[in-house]
Amino acid sequence: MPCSLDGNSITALLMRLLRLLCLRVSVLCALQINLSLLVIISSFRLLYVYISAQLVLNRYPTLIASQVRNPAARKAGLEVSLFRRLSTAHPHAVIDLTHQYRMNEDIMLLSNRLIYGDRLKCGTEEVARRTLVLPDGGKYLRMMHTGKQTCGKDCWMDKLLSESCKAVFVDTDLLPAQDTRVGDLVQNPTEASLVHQITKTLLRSGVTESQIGVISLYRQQIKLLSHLLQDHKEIEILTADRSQGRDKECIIISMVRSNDAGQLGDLVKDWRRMNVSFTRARSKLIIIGSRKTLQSAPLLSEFFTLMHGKKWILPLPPNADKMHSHAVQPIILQCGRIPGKRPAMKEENKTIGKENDAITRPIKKIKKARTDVGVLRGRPILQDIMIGGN
Ligand SMILES: Nc1ncnc2c1ncn2[C@@H]1O[C@H](COP(=O)(O)OP(=O)(O)OP(=O)(O)O)[C@@H](O)[C@H]1O
Repeated sequence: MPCSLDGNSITALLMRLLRLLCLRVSVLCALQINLSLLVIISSFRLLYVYISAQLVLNRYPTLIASQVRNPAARKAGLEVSLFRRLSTAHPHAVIDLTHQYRMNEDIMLLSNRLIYGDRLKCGTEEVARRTLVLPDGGKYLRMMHTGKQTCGKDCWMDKLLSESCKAVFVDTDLLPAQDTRVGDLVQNPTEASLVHQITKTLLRSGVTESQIGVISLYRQQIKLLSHLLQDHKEIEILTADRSQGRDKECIIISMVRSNDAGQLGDLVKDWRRMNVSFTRARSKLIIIGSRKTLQSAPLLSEFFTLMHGKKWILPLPPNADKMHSHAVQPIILQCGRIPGKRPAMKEENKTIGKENDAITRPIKKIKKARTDVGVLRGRPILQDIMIGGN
């Protein structure tokens, strides 16, 4: 992300000298423990911290600010960081670092247009072209659709997981996907189920758990998602605040808010949180939500104009959540294994199968003959014949 610091070269030189001095004195200290030296070191370090603090105060004016919970402190203006105040008062002393090495150019475009005024650039061509390639080459997707007529020719899951789809809004407006309440908390079970199905399909296509991150602004939705994905401990399921500083190859965001009254709440309107959520993915960003409900927020209305212009909105058909529900069922291997990382045996597989496996078949229970009773008792050869015959 662009970050800013004072470019004054004299001060920078002074800092460098101080740092060197601190290092020298630290080495001396390691050799010869001396109380007076320690005092000198502490003084230098304090001076260094003091000068640094004046130069690099808050590198992230466009990310989530520290929360000031005390209402009086908030009212007194403590929520506005010192950096924000200084950079507003002295714009000439601020330099933007514009190169980023995380997002491909499609994902970067979102925050670039919405927040950074097109100043961001991809650090390298490789970063710009980054894409999520399914390790099995789409084999699982093809197999998943064999004999299934429900999706039709243009299956939404195929489109979503294609390499060219790098930033996408998955629109649930045609589905019964309303948000619901648990006490004061908001959740969206249909969105959670869609996230579950997409995640499973990614995993069965060979994407690893550690490459996937799921974000929601709502704690109750995080709880729901954590329950559905409980067998995949390496998938990080995070609030926007917790996702700050993290990145993943593929990020799935569940926006949750979907209702006829157009109620949004404050979280969705918080552009810093939205910016953080939109900038966590390296190769693929999937945002799931209700366009009708969300587009009333000013930042998101711009977002939808951009996504629409780019043809990056994927409207789900009315029964989309039922089309791939089999993707979340356990399956077992009968024929060849699909290439890609083989996940560890998980709770859901204990009964019958393994991830990445092909065709479901009933499990035949093997009955073990009792060889320790009746005429078989004490006749090992007869016992062997009986066991072999099972
Ligand atoms: N010079 C570089 N070359 C290659 N990759 C880089 C370089 N600098 C940073 N990255 C990668 O870019 C990503 C973002 O870097 P970093 O975490 O430093 O950014 P940030 O500004 O702290 O981001 P944020 O605060 O938004 O999480 C990381 O995945 C990091 O590995």
